[in-house]
Amino acid sequence: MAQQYRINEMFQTIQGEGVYTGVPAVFIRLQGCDVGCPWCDTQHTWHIADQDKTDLIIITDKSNESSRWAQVDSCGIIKEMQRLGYVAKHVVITGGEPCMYDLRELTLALHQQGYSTQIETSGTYKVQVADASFVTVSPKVNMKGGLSVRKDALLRANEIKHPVGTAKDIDALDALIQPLHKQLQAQICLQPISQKPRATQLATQVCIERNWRLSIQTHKYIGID
Ligand SMILES: C[S@@+](CC[C@H](N)C(=O)[O-])C[C@H]1O[C@@H](n2cnc3c(N)ncnc32)[C@H](O)[C@@H]1O
Ligand SMILES: Nc1nc2[nH]cc(C(=O)O)c2c(=O)[nH]1
Ligand code: SF4
Ligand SMILES: [Mg+2]
Repeated sequence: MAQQYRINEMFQTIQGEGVYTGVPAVFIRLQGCDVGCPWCDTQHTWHIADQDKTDLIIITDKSNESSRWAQVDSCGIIKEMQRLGYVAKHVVITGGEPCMYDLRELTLALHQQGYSTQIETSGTYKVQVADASFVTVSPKVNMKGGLSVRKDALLRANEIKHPVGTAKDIDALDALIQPLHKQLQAQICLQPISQKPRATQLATQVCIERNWRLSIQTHKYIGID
């Protein structure tokens, strides 16, 4: 049987974060996450409840956030993207935690159709994607779910987009990357948590000092999804 994916949302927008900021993209948001970040902005994707299962057309029609999801394979996803007439050629697979799923079938099928793909992951699960996928790891340290960031995920990352609230978050990032610094290929970005002014100020200052990139959630400033 083809690999099945639980889809919480699918929509066309502008990538608001990281090195692809400004690029038009189709977002595929998968259901399920047990990492438990207290400040997570997509908590409606955490739980997978049978009673929330619905049809894909209901999911792609919905305009409000909900915990509903539809189970689809990669062919069904691509057919729905074509039916909706999406024009973006970049596809961002996020969640929830998308690496709870084996994403190889989906990413390879999208590449075959001429799309580029990007994965947004916490780095707490094995990253199973096509070689050509761009992987954004946003490390989650000491969260409620008790999961650890995997070394193999950090080494696969093309971008490490670290959430920053206070100076402790910079220390946690240093502890993660310093042992790997010779092997890492990723661009490091700092992303202020929840647009907090102090977090934004800290992230900006550290990016200047360290020659890192600042990632602000631009979609939230302009009021788009
Ligand atoms: C909602 S998560 C989903 C993908 C994956 N679970 C992860 O954490 O990377 C997508 C991105 O949003 C970031 N994020 C979530 N809530 C945020 C918040 N309140 N402020 C800033 N970034 C946030 C995450 O760190 C991650 O980079
Ligand atoms: N516009 C926009 N850009 C994003 N980049 C990462 C997002 C995510 O939730 O993974 C996101 C999102 O939700 N919206
Ligand atoms: S890992 Fe991602 S989806 Fe899961 S709780 Fe943290 S920010 Fe939210
Ligand atoms: Mg988001």
